[in-house]
Amino acid sequence: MKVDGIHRRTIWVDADGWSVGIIDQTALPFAFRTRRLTSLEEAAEAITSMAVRGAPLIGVTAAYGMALAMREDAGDRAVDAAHDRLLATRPTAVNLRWGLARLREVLSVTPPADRVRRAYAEAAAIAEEDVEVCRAIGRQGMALIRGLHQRNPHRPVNLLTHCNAGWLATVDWGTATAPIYMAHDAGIPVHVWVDETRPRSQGAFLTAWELGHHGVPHTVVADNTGGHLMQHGMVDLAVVGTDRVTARGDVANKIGTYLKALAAHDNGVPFWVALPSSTIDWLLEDGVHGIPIETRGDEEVTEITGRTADGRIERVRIVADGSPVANYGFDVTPARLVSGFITERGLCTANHEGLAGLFPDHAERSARQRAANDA
Ligand SMILES: CSC[C@@H](O)[C@@H](O)C(=O)COP(=O)(O)O
Repeated sequence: MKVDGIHRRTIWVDADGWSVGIIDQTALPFAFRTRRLTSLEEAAEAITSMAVRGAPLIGVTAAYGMALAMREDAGDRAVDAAHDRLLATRPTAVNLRWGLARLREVLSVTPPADRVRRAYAEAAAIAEEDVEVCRAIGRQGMALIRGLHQRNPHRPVNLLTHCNAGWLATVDWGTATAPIYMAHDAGIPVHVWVDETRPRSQGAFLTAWELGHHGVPHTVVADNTGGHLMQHGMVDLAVVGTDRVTARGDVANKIGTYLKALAAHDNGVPFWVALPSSTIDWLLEDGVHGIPIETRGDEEVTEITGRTADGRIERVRIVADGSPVANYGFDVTPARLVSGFITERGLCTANHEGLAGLFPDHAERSARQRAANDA
């Protein structure tokens, strides 16, 4: 997508041909900064510190992290060590495991002397695929928005989204935002309610920044506003991204998503989840009990970053001194609350039949793997 007229992706190989460029998302929306990753450790740190974040982008960054690791040491043990180091960076987004498994598989059949070249090629392929997959999600999801517009052509389609499942969370386009960008570009009037998404404010900081740069009408709301908006007919469609979808359709996403799904269910508002197939964990059924939920540092809850009137970026405490806090990064929305999935291969119901119908190849492979694991 464009930033100040320049087409940008969230990750790229620099002009030197090997170092990896990223947008430092911890600086947004107050500054647009890029960073250069030159080692396995820097790639791992970028994921942990959330300089890069969002399930698909985490997977791509980890793939490039493997390539950087191969420059340091391309031996068999180094492949496993780099894989394990990167896998430990964040627990919930399954795209991380997916991207790393893909790199490890390719490297295991590549002689050490050729591993650097092969790792960069595979990471680049994953990045390109991500762009195409998100573009396809956009086309599929735009049909939903168009349908809503045709039903009520005299006002904008009101959408609600949580966290940032935008182009910053992928390589380009985003998942939940791709249909929104495409609908907007096609002249369908849309308006997006953007949940601020505390504690890290990905909605207020990132989604609002993205939508603003693309000229998409939007309004930032405090996290607990969605129920009220839905009760009053002010949301036509809730659409979110996800960090992991189980084989039966349970959805892990940023903390607070479950409450939005409950409110949508109670008010008959369609609640759709946009995802690339790399986000499906075919080995897991029960997401509520099976998906590891990341917990993060207290300071994300006790403090917030902002810009002062005279332009200084400051971090201030917003919680009473001494109060204990808890910081769960994600929650799981049971499949029964999800109206459907928007994937690169089409729309489907949020259950095993829906997913396996669109991705029979993946479903069969994982059934075989599960049987082997059980044996
Ligand atoms: C296309 S991104 C989908 C999800 O990864 C997104 O909604 C989300 O929860 C991101 O969490 P984050 O903690 O910012 O990495």
